[in-house]
Amino acid sequence: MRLIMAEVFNSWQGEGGSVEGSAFGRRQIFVRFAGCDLNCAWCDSREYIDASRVSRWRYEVEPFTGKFEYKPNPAELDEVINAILRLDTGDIHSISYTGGEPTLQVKPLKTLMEKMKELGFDNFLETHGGLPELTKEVATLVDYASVDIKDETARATEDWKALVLREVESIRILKTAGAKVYAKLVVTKGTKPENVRWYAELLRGLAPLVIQPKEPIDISQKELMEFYREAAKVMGRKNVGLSFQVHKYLNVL
Ligand SMILES: C[S@@+](CC[C@H](N)C(=O)[O-])C[C@H]1O[C@@H](n2cnc3c(N)ncnc32)[C@H](O)[C@@H]1O
Ligand SMILES: Nc1nc2[nH]cc(C(=O)O)c2c(=O)[nH]1
Ligand code: SF4
Ligand SMILES: [Mg+2]
Repeated sequence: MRLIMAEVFNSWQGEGGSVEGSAFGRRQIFVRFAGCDLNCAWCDSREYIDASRVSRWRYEVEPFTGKFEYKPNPAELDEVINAILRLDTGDIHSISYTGGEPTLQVKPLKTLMEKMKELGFDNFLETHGGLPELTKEVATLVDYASVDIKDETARATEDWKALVLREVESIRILKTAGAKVYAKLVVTKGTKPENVRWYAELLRGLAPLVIQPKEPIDISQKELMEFYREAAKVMGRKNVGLSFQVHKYLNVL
C-alpha cells in the first residue's frame, strides 16, 4: 500500500496545553502526511500542502539529531512503519498522525493505525476535522484527537462557517467512538469575539477548547484573555485552556 508522505520524526507534543485529551509534553513519534485540501493563511506546513510537489519524504535517523534520510514518494507503508519503529525510544506516549491533512489518505492511515495499535501504541490524530465521513472511517482506532476549529481569519476555505460545522461533526464522531477529543482554535488579532462565542456554543458539553495564538504571535495577552473569557462564559471555566506551540520556542521539531 502506498502513500504520499512528508516526514517521520520523534519529538514531544508541543501543543494542546492542559485540557482533557491533550498530550502536551508527552513523547510522540510524528507521522506527517503530505497533501491538504485547505489553505490556512498561517499554515506552518505549507510546503506539504500540494502533495504533487512533495517528491520525497524524510525520516529522522535518530531523535533530536535533525539528521534525516530521504526516500522518494510515494512511500510504501512498510517503509513508514520501519521508520516509526526505528525511532521508538521506549517512552512513546502515542503516535501523532498529522500533515498536511492525514484523513485525506484514509486507507493507508487506517492500515497504519491498525498496525500501530497491534504493536501496542496509542493513536493521536491531529486533523482539521473538515472531512467527517473520512474521520468516521478511523474513529474507532483513535485514542486521542486534536480537531482544529478554523477561525474566519484562517481563510482556510470559501465557506468557512460550513467548515466549522463539519469540524464539530468530526468531534462528535470521535467522541462517540470513545476517543479523548479537544478542539483547537488558532486566533489572530483579527479574530472576532462574536465568532468565538459561536464556536463555544457549538462545543458546549461536547469537548474542551484550547485557544492557540497564531505563530508568530500578533495578538496581545489582553485580546487573548478576552477570547478565553468569552469561551469560558459559554463552555464553563474548566473547559477552556491556552495552547502555545512550545516546540517552536525550544527549537525542536
Ligand atoms: C499543520 S496542521 C496539520 C494537521 C491538520 N491539517 C490541521 O490543520 O489541524 C497541525 C497543527 O498546527 C497548527 N498550526 C499550523 N500553523 C500554525 C501557526 N502558524 N500558528 C499556530 N498554529 C499553527 C494547526 O492549527 C494544527 O492544529
Ligand atoms: N513538537 C511538535 N508538536 C506538534 N503538535 C502538533 C504538530 C503538528 O505539526 O501537527 C507538532 C509538531 O510539528 N511538532
Ligand atoms: S488544514 Fe492544517 S495542513 Fe492544511 S493548510 Fe490548514 S493548518 Fe495547514
Ligand atoms: Mg507542526
